[in-house]
Amino acid sequence: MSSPAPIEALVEELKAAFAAERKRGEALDYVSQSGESFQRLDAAVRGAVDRFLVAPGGGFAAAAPYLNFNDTHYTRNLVAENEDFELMVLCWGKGQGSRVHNHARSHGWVTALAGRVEETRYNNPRDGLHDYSAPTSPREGPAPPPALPGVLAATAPCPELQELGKVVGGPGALLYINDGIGLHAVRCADDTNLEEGAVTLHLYAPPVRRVFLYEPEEDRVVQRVPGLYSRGGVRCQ
Ligand SMILES: N[C@@H](CS(=O)O)C(=O)O
Repeated sequence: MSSPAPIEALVEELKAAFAAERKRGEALDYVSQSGESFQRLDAAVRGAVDRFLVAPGGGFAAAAPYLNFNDTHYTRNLVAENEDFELMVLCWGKGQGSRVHNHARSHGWVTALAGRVEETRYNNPRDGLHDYSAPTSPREGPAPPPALPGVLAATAPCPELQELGKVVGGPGALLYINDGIGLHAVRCADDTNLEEGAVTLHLYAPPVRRVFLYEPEEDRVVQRVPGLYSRGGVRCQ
């Protein structure tokens, strides 16, 4: 019997790691999961990603079906999902980046597959506010939302954000974030060494269904359902 493709092997390893924690009765999100359970899961994720990166045909080579660059924005390309996690490949053109955002109750692991990306972290004004309808301040009120797919609502003002730090990384550097750690924005690094820009692999657990996008320049915060550019290698309509 032939062995599974590296990306399939990665998905199977992840499924097993999450199933093992579920079997122990653990809630699999950063808010409810015990510290011990998270440490086991984090080690399992890091091990599985490391094996994927060095496997013959793994890493960037395995991302070929999910490589979609767009002229105006970065793209989100779903590899696999279930109720515990979603795994996706993001393609960042030069100069492209995400807005400052949160990750709801999810754990977020990010590693570069090719090129280099820059991550900037900020404080989370909603730290501890897991209720999406809870205001961050008495001044908060509805604001006109932007006309973009998936937008649910917007509020103003945009809370003041403090930059906590910046890192730049290439293949092999694995980042982890959750809403307790802070918000972040990611962009293709100016010194990237991939002609097209950069390609990253993201694991969110559980899948992120709703995010806050912080827009200081518009003085608003937008709530949005994250969209997909492709799913299983097939372009979404
Ligand atoms: N969380 C972002 C990518 S990044 O900026 O980490 C997304 O999934 O679109």
